This record gives sequence, structure tokens and C-alpha cells, in this order.
Amino acid sequence: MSIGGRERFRLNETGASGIPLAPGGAPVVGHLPGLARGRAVFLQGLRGCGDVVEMRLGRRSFYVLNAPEAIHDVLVTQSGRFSKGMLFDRVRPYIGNGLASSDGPFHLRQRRALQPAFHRERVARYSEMFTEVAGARVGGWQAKRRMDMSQEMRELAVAMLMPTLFPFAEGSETGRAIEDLGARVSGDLGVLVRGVLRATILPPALAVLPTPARRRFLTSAAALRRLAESAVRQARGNPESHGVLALMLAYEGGMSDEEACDELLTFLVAGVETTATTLSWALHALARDPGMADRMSEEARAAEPGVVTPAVLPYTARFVQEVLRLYQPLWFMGRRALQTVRVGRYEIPRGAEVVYSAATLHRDPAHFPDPLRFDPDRWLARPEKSLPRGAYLPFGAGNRKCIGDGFAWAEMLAALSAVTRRWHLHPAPGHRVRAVADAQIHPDALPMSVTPRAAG
Ligand code: HEM
Repeated sequence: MSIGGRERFRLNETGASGIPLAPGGAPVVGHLPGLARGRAVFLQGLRGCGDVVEMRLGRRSFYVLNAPEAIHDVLVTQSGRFSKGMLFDRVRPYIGNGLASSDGPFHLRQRRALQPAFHRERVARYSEMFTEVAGARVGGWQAKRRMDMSQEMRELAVAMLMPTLFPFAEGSETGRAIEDLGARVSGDLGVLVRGVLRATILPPALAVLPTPARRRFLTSAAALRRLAESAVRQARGNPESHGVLALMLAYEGGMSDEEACDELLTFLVAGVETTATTLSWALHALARDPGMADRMSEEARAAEPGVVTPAVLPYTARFVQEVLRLYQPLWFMGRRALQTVRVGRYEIPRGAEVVYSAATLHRDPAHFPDPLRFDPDRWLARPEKSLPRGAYLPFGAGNRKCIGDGFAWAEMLAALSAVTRRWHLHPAPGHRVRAVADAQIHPDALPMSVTPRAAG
């Protein structure tokens, strides 16, 4: 499946900074129509235009980074000269100033406070719980019933994340409480994440028009904040509480209720849709190639239950790595230059927004031969370590790299093992899966049914 053709634009102009200007811009609106027609496709089309390319959205210039070296430079080498930029300015009123949206010393402090919750040993403990949760949910599927796998994966991602975040005491009503919450959170999160994209891309005046979508977005944002506030209250009043929230509150120097709430919302927004979308694409790829599913099933059945590490599940790990490459859900990420910065041979002006697309990067034939072919074994021939820096960035890089990368890996390995241990997947006949780029690149719908694998 392709989200982008191999179309290359012809360059004929440069902007004031000497940086090549993307062709096809119209007066006043600039490249907005092109981007609106096909977001990921538009950015992919710019790849051949240069290491850095200027695009104009209305009157604003955005500098698109195409070369891995330029991206590495911005994310890692010169990270101190950039802030998170416009996307997060627009997101902040809704999810607060959490880890993903904050900057500078405050971000550093929060990152230090939260890092212990994502240490390797802790993630190893979570992964036993992920296996249990995934086994229970996937084990409850009914053979031959049509299911929307995108929705299933979103609910599963919520079900795996919630118990690690929230402060319920072990046992008693915990499971049911989390399930009830999970069902509500899953619906609200989808609305919130899509609304955040609209709030980011549309000009501010249009973004706040009281459309039904805007109203749904505000209602969901308020519901999630109320949920976070009540969780913080419960955790404060309960010395027995555990989970990431308890760790945050116990952090030396403490976190205010508002800060803890912002972090909870950030984890929900950053951690659910990303994992769920990647898992959806994984199931899509598995359903299209039963041979790969059989290989993963054998591997999962040979492994000790609950042990879901790349070392124990090497084929599954290569498969996930390939899903994160070809079906990378994040079609753009951004930064803002805090000062004039030289990137390669160009000067990015102070205050300018720079963007890059991991989805585009991961389809560059220079680093991934036959890039549109889904082939987990390409990682045997060319392991990640052998790629140039900045060429493969499913979780970003530098001081803003995804704090949940190990966590997401553990969730995905647990979920895919749970599915392939038990089920064959069958795409619904007659539905051709299309990639849609809104907040992320996700399947338009993923109708499937399952049939049980022979016991083994
Ligand atoms: C497949 C799943 C995931 C993908 C592809 C993904 C991708 C990313 C990327 C690319 C970034 C960097 C953004 C930037 O440079 O501006 C990021 C940051 C972040 N992610 Fe993830 N993520 C995933 C899962 C998770 C999970 C499960 C959690 C939490 C449990 C999480 C929490 C965060 C947070 C808090 C940040 C901000 C970190 C900071 O700025 O210090 N992510 N993620």
C-alpha cells in the first residue's frame, strides 16, 4: 500500500533565505491547497527538492528537512537552539504543559522526574501485565465475527496503558474500574487527537469556529482533564497507590496537581493512538501475508508466556521494526528555531518553524532499497545500526526522543504474540484499506474476522 506516489516536483525558485522553495505555491494560501489535498503525499513529493525546502502555509514559511543529516542536526546536535514550536503551542491549551509540549529547564526537570517510570526493569515488569491484558482481550474475540481492528487496537492500547498510569490499589474492583474508564477514554482520545490536528493546521480564526467537530473535541478534552484531575486527587489521598502517577507525586520536590494532570493527559495523548495505529498497520500487514503470521505464531508459541522481548521474539521484533518503517504513523514533526541556525549549507531564520516527516524519510530508496516492499528481513541484511544517523526515526531522537519507546515495544510485542498465538486473520472481503493522514497516518478502516489456529 502506498500513501505517496513517487512524484517529484521540479524546482524553479528559492526563497529569501536561499533555501529552495517548494513549487506549486499559490498567492496568499501558498502550499496549503497541496498539503490539504494529500498531506503525507505532499511532503513525500518534496523529498527530491533538496535537503531543506521552504513551503508556505498562508503567509508563514515552514522549512521542510529532507536530509537525514539535517534532521539529526536539528533534533540532536543543535537541539538546544530549537523549541517544540507551533504544533505544541496549539496543543498546549488542551493537554497542558506536559513532557511533550514543554520546553527548556521545565522540560528537563519533568523528564528527569518521569524517566524512572520508563526504566528497562520497570518496563519488563509492565510487559508481564501487557501479556495478561492482551491475552484476555484477544482471547475473548469470537471466531468469524466481523471486527473493526483499528477500534480493537485502540481499546487494547488503552487497556494496557491505563493500569500503569492510574493509582488503583491492586485487586478488588481494579480491573472493572479500569475497563470502564478505558472504554470512555478510548472514544474521547480519538476525538481529541483529531481535533488537535485541526487546531494545528487551520488558521487560528478557523480553528475555533464552533463546528460540531470542534464541540466534540472540547467536550472530550474536558472529559479527559476531569478524569486526570480525579486520578490525581485519588493518588494524593492514597499512600498505597502505585503506577506512574504515584511516582510523579513522590518525585523529590514534588509535582503540583496541575503538572501531574498535564503529564497524565500527555501520556494518554502521546501513548495510545501511536501504539494503536502501529498495531493496526501490523495486523493489516499480517492479514495480507499469512506466511509472516505463521512465522510469528511459531515464535510466540515457542516462547515462555509473558516473556516478550526482541531477544526472545526476533522475527516479531523485525516485523515491528518494518511496520514502524513502512507504516510510520507520524507524518510530520516540528521544531522552532530560537535563533538563526545554520543547518547544512542553509541558514534557518530565528523564529522559523522546521518540519520533518519520518514517514517520508522511511521510504527513501537511498537507505531502504525497494522502499514500498514490506520485508521484515531487510533488517537482517541492513541492521538499524548500519544506517546513517537520522535515516530511521520512528521514535524521534535527541533530548525529545519518545520516553515511551521501550514501553511501546513491550506493548506491541505482547499484543502481536497474543494475536498470532491464537488466531488467523482474514481481511473483510471487498474492503480495500486506504491510508488516511489526519493526526497520524492510519488505515481508513480495518474490518477483519479471525479463525482459531490449531492448538499447538
Ligand atoms: C508506536 C508507538 C509510539 C510512537 C511511534 C511514538 C513516537 C514518538 C515520537 C516521534 C516522539 C518525539 C516527538 C518530537 O520529537 O517532537 C515521541 C515523544 C513522546 N512520546 Fe512517544 N511514541 C509512541 C509511544 C509512546 C508511548 C506508549 C508513550 C507513553 C506511555 C509515549 C510518550 C511520549 C512522550 C511523553 C513524548 C514526549 C517526550 C519528550 O519530549 O521528552 N509515546 N513519541
